[in-house]
Amino acid sequence: MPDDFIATIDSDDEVESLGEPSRPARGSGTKDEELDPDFEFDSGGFRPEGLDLWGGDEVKTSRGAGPINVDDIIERRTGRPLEAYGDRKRKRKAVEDDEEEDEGESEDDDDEEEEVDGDGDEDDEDIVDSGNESGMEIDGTSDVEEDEDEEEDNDDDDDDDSDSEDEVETEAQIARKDAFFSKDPTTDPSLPTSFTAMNLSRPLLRALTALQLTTPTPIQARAIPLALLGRDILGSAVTGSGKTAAFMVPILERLTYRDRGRGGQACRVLVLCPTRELAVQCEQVGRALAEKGGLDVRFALLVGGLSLNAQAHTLRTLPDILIATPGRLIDHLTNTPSFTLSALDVLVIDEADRMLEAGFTDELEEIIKACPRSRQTMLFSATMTDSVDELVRLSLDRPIRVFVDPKRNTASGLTQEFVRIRTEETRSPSLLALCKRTVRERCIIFFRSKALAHQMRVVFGLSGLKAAELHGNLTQEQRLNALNDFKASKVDYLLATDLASRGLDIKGVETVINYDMPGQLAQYTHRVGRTARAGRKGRSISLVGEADRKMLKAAIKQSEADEIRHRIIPAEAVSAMATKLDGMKDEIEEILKEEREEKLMRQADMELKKGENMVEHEAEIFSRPARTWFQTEKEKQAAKSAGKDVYVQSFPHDKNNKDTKEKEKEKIKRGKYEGLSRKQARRKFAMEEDGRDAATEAAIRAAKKGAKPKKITAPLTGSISKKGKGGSGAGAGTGTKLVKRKKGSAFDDAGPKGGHEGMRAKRVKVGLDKKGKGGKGKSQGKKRR
Ligand SMILES: Nc1ncnc2c1ncn2[C@@H]1O[C@H](COP(=O)(O)OP(=O)(O)OP(=O)(O)O)[C@@H](O)[C@H]1O
Repeated sequence: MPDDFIATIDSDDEVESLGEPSRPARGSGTKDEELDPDFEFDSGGFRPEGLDLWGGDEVKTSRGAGPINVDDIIERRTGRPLEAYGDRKRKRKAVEDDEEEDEGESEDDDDEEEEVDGDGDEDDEDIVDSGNESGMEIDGTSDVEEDEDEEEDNDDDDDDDSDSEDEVETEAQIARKDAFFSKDPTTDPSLPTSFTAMNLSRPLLRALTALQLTTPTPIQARAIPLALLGRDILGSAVTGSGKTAAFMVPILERLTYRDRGRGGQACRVLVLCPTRELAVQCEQVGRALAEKGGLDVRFALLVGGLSLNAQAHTLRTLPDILIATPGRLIDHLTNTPSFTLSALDVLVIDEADRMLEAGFTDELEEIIKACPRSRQTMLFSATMTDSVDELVRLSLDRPIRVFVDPKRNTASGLTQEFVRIRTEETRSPSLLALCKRTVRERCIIFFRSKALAHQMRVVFGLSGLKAAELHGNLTQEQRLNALNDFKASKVDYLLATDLASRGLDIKGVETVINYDMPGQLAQYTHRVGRTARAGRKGRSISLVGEADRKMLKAAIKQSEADEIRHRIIPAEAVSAMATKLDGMKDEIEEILKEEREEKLMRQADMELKKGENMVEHEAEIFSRPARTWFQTEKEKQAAKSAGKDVYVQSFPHDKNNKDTKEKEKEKIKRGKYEGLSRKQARRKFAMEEDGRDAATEAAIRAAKKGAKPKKITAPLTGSISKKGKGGSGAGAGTGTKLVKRKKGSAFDDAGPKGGHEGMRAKRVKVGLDKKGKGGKGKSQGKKRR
């Protein structure tokens, strides 16, 4: 039995920090197949520090040599091309057909296929699939079964670490929530059963039909009417249930009636997403609806990887909808002189629970500060929190919880299978056995780290399995290629970190495998939610080791018993695979070494090219203003490691999981910026570190002020600005969200108390009603209960 060499990658200290690592100095974004084929990623002139030896952003793309493809190295060394399962099948069929015609023997070809596929014993029937009505039972008699009993008996007192999801709310918490949230008026049975019943405009109805979205999903039926009324919403429904359209449709509908006159043009909507891929996907949905409906709505995608200059240029044209990841958005807020969010009417935070986690906290705070208080805010996630403590930072105004079937956490078409991993050494052979024998295509496999995903890619390649990897250590081009190849079935497996766990809507994913269980139930829910989407069927298979027992229990607890299966991979298949893997060890080392060397060479080439560019374009490069960031480098690192810690904590057995004391030690002091407000600190930092003088600062401020669009919000009479910054609209909110009212937005349909549920949203002319003067517009400011 070999060591679990997958687990021996000690150098893997780069546990994937979830979500968007976008910082001004990083490059890239992505798109998928259906997107604009001209979409081009660009480093934006910045490169990260440090050298990544096997997939870092250093190996840049469009201008230099393409990224290194480890499959090429494998093919060169093995002398055998890697082919996707579908291609292999097609070829085999063609050969068989030929042979049938020739009435020849087929043995040779079968042998060939067996050789490519490994053992030649692949046979689905060998897999024992023990559906177990009573729930999860691993190997019939195991501890897990006992745990189940414990749970049923409520005798689980060793579980001091029970998930917060299971915590019983205190009366005080319930009372706080009652005070914070508005009652959901859509719980009555009169929900719209069609988009037409929502009184959407004809172009939008046309668009929905063209995209074959004929009947609203439950979250759409409940959220769209409320969103049209301008209410703040906290939306939650299972993965793949159409949450994107639930916010995109009302946004587009409301934009249809905006003012297009002079001063009416402004960035009115911001959709924040935690990852670039998700932002791109979200933009696609919006664009598709707008295009099919012939709507005159302009989008801007603000993610790392797109040229900063191109984005800045687009921003100057005041696009209606911004779809952004936090890092790149803040970069523009800080460095693009004329860009502000002061005219924002709607803020959507997709995967909002993720965005409220450590790692995004400072960025989110910075963005919220830049948005007017009078905006409408909508938060969506399949695992949405309604913890007031977390939400209070977002300055919501009597939000309505729209939680569809809160008891159901996973899609109804999902079957969840669990494989018991008795010793860690059998984990990778089990995965390989599973993929060689049963799961042959359309499968996403999640790993806890980038290095694991990469090393397994080499293992898969050597085993004749065609895989792509998707994680944050890749260039954007590699990320993009991976997604596209997987979508096009050019590869059978997508080996991913949690970067891909949220939101990605890839059609036809049949299986999700968890190589290891994530430590947070929400992560598990999102991972397995990449399959069984939009009413389709799908299967997840999780490899469960001893350390994953708690998560196993939580996953079972949140699921219906008939969705749970226990899968047994025959021991002989696992041990055959283990022997095989043992034999591959040296080859794996060699391949990784070759890859490292090739990268170093390309790195050297790039440095050379960079030097030449510096000489050639010195004047231009030095004439550009230095970009600034709202945090100091230390603060940035602290935020990054906080985000990472959230993730690493997920893996109790992970050696990267530092204990609290150590983490305390690592806390960064803010030093010379201590005591300053964030704004002051940011300015000081910008001026000190980037050599901006006071005149430049003043020019930027003046430019921003001058470029501010005319206000589209109307102050509510009697509204009190607790923060004392009233007047500008942006700051005129209330510090105490529960009692005081925000100013209304002309974007909202007013109507007494924001209208009634089921009531048609009145059409609003955005921008006509300025400074509360009413005028022709129907808009009378956003009134709230
Ligand atoms: N009304 C509808 N009818 C049929 N299909 C729909 C409808 N609305 C959305 N879909 C489809 O459902 C799929 C999933 O939608 P979407 O990605 O918005 O889900 P989600 O709820 O945001 O998932 P996740 O929680 O994973 O982010 C998409 O392919 C979308 O086209």
